[in-house]
Amino acid sequence: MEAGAPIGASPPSAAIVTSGLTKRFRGGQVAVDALDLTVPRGSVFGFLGPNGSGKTTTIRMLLGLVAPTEGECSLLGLSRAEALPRVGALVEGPAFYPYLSGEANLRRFDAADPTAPAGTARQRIGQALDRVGLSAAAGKRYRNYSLGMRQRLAIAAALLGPRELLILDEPTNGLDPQGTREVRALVKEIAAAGTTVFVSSHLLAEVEQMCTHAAIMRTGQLVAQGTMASLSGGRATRVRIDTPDAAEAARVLTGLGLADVRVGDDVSATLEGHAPEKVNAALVGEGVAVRGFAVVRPSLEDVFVGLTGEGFDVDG
Ligand SMILES: Nc1ncnc2c1ncn2[C@@H]1O[C@H](COP(=O)(O)OP(=O)(O)OP(=O)(O)O)[C@@H](O)[C@H]1O
Repeated sequence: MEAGAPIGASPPSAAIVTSGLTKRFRGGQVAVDALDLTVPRGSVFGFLGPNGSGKTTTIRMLLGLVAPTEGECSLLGLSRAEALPRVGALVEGPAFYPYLSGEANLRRFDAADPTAPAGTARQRIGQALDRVGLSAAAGKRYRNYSLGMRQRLAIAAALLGPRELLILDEPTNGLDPQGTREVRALVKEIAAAGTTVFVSSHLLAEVEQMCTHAAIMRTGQLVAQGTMASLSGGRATRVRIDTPDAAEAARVLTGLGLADVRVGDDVSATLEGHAPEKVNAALVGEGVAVRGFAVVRPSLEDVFVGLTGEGFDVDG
């Protein structure tokens, strides 16, 4: 696990690099504090932090919507002017007209973009609707869309034109469970088709489900970043056994060489590289009645709590 990316390094494979990126608001509040972030191309990168930890401010700096107080950021290794046409973004949902159809709303959006050639508008809009799965509902009025459809249309607006990078600020915020599922599935599809996705969230579980990489923010500072595996790699995978024969189970686990054997409501230990199926077979072979057997991988929440000594204010 790395606490920060090397400053100044800008590998060609990075979709986003920030170096010392800082925003101090008038009044002195530091919303983002010397952020060094490296987002690899091809990743679904979860930008995770409790409310108020500086995620939106960072995204606004990336997009040039607010100027950094100090530091730098680059998108796709290009100048901002070159990069922005290749970057789709959803920050504060776009305002759609309720009485217009999804397609007509996208037409208005597309027409407002001076870099989008008018001759190919129909094709662009069709493709964007197709990518978010709204082709069949293209003619339906926006006000009759479900919450999930509304958010998918907002993502379609960010996908007008070929995008190498998609930046989404809390795209599931305010959605119902069905809409949340739709948006999470869509993010995965977009990434599978080759677009790097940078997605902010205050929900640990969401980032765990959706992302290949994550950065964890706390009060404007980067706590950790890396692949999901590297983030949780510092903490061991445990087995958890539900059994009435706790003492015997603990003895077998210790005999196998598992470490940190604990007996409580259940019996648990760190796997230390043992295959779980072999551990289970050994327990059963020794006559332990195994009612339940679980392999517990460390969650991002464990990582966050381990690093900061704090929990999240909101959990998914
Ligand atoms: N324009 C501003 N002026 C002063 N302070 C601001 C401004 N915008 C944000 N802040 C403060 O900066 C801090 C970081 O806010 P930011 O919106 O970036 O966090 P966030 O992680 O995106 O949280 P949320 O999910 O609640 O938007 C907060 O304490 C916020 O109050």
